[in-house]
Amino acid sequence: MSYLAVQGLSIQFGGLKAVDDVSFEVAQGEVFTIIGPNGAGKTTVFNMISRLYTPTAGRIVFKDEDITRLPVQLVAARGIARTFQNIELFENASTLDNLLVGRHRHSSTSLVEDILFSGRVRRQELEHREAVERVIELLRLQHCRDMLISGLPYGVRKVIELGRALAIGPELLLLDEPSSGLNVEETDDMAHWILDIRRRLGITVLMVEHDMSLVSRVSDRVLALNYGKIMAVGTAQEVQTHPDVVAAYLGT
Ligand SMILES: Nc1ncnc2c1ncn2[C@@H]1O[C@H](COP(=O)(O)OP(=O)(O)OP(=O)(O)O)[C@@H](O)[C@H]1O
Repeated sequence: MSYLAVQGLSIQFGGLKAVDDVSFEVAQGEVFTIIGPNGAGKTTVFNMISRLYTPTAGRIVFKDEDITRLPVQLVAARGIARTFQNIELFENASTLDNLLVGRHRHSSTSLVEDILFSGRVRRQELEHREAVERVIELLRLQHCRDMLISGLPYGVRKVIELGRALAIGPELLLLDEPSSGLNVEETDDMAHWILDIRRRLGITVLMVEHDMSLVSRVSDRVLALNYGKIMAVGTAQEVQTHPDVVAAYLGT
């Protein structure tokens, strides 16, 4: 049984085949990275796995369940969380509140239950708080726990965005360009967090990334896309030196 299997995945926007017959498998515990030039279809693959887009053809199977058409609100309940290329945090709320929002979105109690069974709700609230405090400790965010996002540097916000995805307790984490907008030192820290998350929490990571130093440092395997099609799959070294990949990046 494969952990995550993407089979013949395709999506078309008007006349454009943004992703064209893409198949790959990700093993449990692996850091698997998708690279490729701008417009290659990387984020679109993510958007299909996280169910923001429905494929035109193909299947996505996660732990033996076909999730190709799973309603988007059930994705987190299956243990899949994602971050976005552009940070999507609430600017005028604290770090703590942003992480709690990540949890509440996936809360299992309804409004009626909230009113009728306040004990259960209180227990769940406690669980949310404990989970969020664990993430704050793991990512060493204590210094900005109660600070508003709007006053925090970009590099810290990127780590909080990662924390918000972790707060829901995922087993598969989709990271869309975790290093975008970060300087060399912050990118180095991000590599550390990704490896730490995998090592300490056993989370499987599927990542889209441009920075090849980060890709080489954290990835077990790399897949290169171009014009929606797979060019190469292998180690970072193998893929980076593949003639089709070299040609695509040089624009030849
Ligand atoms: N909702 C959409 N409607 C129309 N076209 C889209 C849509 N989403 C993506 N595309 C197109 O699909 C192609 C692939 O886009 P995608 O964002 O997946 O590329 P990418 O590899 O992630 O690029 P980048 O590295 O620049 O983020 C592009 O040509 C893009 O314009």
